[in-house]
Amino acid sequence: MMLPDPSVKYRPFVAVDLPDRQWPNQRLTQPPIWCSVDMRDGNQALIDPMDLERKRRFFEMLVKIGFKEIEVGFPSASQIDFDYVRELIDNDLVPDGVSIQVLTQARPHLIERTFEALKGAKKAIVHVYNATDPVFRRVVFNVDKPQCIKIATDATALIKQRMAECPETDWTFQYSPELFTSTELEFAVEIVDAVAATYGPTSDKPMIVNLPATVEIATPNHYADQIEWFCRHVAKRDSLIVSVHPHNDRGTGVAAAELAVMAGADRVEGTLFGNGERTGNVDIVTLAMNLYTQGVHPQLDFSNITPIMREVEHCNQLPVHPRHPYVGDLVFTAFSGSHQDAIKKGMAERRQHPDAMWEVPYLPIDPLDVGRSYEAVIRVNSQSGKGGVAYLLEEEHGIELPRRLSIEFSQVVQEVAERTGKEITSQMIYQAFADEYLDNTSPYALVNHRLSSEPDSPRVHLEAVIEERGSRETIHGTANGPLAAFIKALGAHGVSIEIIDYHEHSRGQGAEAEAIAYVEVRIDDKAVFGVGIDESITSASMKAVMGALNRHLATHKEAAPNVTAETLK
Ligand SMILES: CC(=O)SCCNC(=O)CCNC(=O)[C@H](O)C(C)(C)COP(=O)(O)OP(=O)(O)OC[C@H]1O[C@@H](n2cnc3c(N)ncnc32)[C@H](O)[C@@H]1OP(=O)(O)O
Ligand SMILES: CC(C)C(=O)C(=O)O
Repeated sequence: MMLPDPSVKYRPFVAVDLPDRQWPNQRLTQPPIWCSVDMRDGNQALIDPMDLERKRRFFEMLVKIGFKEIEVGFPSASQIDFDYVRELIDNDLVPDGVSIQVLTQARPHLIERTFEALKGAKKAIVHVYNATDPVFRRVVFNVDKPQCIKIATDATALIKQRMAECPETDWTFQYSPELFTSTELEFAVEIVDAVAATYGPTSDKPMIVNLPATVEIATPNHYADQIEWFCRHVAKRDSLIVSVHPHNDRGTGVAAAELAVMAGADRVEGTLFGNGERTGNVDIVTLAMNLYTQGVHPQLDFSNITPIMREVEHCNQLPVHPRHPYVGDLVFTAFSGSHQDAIKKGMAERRQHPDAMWEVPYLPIDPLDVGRSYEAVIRVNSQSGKGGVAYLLEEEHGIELPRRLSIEFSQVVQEVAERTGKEITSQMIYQAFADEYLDNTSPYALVNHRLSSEPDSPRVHLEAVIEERGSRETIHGTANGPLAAFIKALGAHGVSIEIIDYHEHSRGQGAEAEAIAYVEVRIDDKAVFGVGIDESITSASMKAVMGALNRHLATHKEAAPNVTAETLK
C-alpha cells in the first residue's frame, strides 16, 4: 500500500518580485546595531526561566561584552521581569549609553504595566508587537486588516502619550509586525506606515521597525528580498531603524541575518549561542565572529569566549553544543591525521611570521583570538596520524621525535587508540612513549662511565660500567667520539651494534635542562630505535643505545614495522 505523501500539506514560499535586487552585490563592512534578546525571547523559551540571580549575571555579562541595547524582559507578563526592571532602575544599574528594552503586547493594560515598570529609566526602548500574519488575523484574533492596523495604532498612540508624560526618560519606540516573514509584504508596509504616522519618528529621533522571521519559512535569500522590498517601499525610511529578528527553524538564521543586513537592515536582534523559541534565535556570537573573519570588528568583545559560554550555560541551564561555531569545546580540535599535519605545519609557519595574515589550514580563526590555546587544537584518537602524536609530544613534553621514529611510535599509539576506542591524552601518549622507549633498562643498563682523551688526538677513551643480566661488567673502547667508543666497547664485549641514525636535542632550560638522544641502530640485521634522557648528552646517547638493545632482545622489533621504504623517505 502506498503511504500518502505528507509533503503535499506544505505550501512553497512565493518569491518576492524583485528582479533588480541589489543585496547580492553588497558586502558587510560594518557591524549592525546589536540587540540581545537573551533575557526576553531566550528566557521565555527556557525550561526554567531565569530567576533574579541569573538575570543579574546575564545582564552584567551582556554589558561587559559591549551590548548597548538589551531586551531585559516582558515586565507586564511576569513579576520577576517586572521586579528585575525595577531593580535595574531603582539601583541605577544600567550604565550610561546602554538602553534597556522591554516587550509588550498591543493591549492597554499591559502597556500601562510596562510604563509602571519603566518609571524613572534613563534610556529605554518600548517594544510593542501584534500579529499581522493572515493566519493569525483569521485564526488567533479574528480581525480583518483595518482592525489589525487599529490594534497597532491604538497601542502606538497610548505608548506615545505615556512617553510624553515621562520626559525624564530618553525613549525609543519599537514596533514589530509579528511573523513579518509570512505577512503579505504590502500589508506589512501598510501597517508600519500607519504606526509610523501615529508615532511620528524623525531622522533625528527615529523609531525601530523590527521585522521578525518569527518562524523561518524560506531560504535566506527570500528574507533578504523581503527586507530589501520593505526598505524600498516603506514611507519614512530615513526615520526608521530597520531591525531584523531571525529565528532558526530551517537552521539558516545566521545566513538570513547576514543577507538581511546586506539587504538594508541596520540592526539585529538575537541571543548568545542562539538560545530562543524552538530552534532558537539567531546566534549573535556566530554573526559577530563571522564579521571578525572578514576583517570587520564586530564591536562586541568575545576575546575570552569560554567563560562567556559557561556563564550562559549556567544562566540558561542549557549546554552549548561542543561543535557550536567558534566556541564549542571541540571546534579548535583536530583528531584526523591529515588535518593535524596541516595545522602543525601551518602553526610552524606562523611562528616564523607571527605578523602575517592568518593562514593556518583548517582553522578559520586564531584560537588565541577567543582566548583558546593551541594545546587544545590537536587531540589524538584512532583517526589520528603521526603528526598529531608528534605535535603533542613536542608541545607538551618537549620531545622532538625524528621522522622515522615518529612513524614507528604513531603505530604504538594507534594500537592503544584502537584497543581502547577512546581519545588518547597527551599524558597517555607520554606514558606509552616512556613504556616503549625509556623504561627499557633490562637486561642491559648503563651504571656509569668515564671518558679520557689522548693528548693531541681527537680520539676519546671510554670506560663504562654496565649491568648485564644482574651482574656488573666494565667495558672499554676508543674512537673518535664517546658514542662510537661505547659501540666499540660493546663490540669488544661481544654485542655487535651499528649506528644507522642519531639525533639529539636539549629539553628545558638552566639547571633543569636535560638532553635527549635518539638512535636507530642495526642489531642482528634488524633496525631498532632507542631513546635516552639524561643530564649529560653522552649518558643520554649511551642509554639510547642500551634501550635499543633491550628492545631488540625483548621483541625483535624492527624500526618501523609495516612501513615501506617509500613512506620513510
Ligand atoms: C513571538 C513572540 O515571542 S511574542 C512574545 C511571547 N511571549 C510571551 O507570551 C511570554 C509572556 N506572556 C504571558 O505571560 C501572557 O501571554 C500575557 C501576560 C502576555 C498575556 O496573558 P493572557 O492575557 O492571559 O493571554 P494569553 O497568554 O492567553 O494570550 C492570548 C491573548 O493575548 C492576545 N494577544 C496576543 N498577542 C497580542 C498582541 N500582540 N496584541 C494584542 N493582543 C494580543 C490574544 O488575542 C489573546 O487574547 P484573548 O484572550 O482576548 O483571546
Ligand atoms: C516579538 C517578536 C519580535 C518576536 O519575538 C518574534 O516575532 O519572534
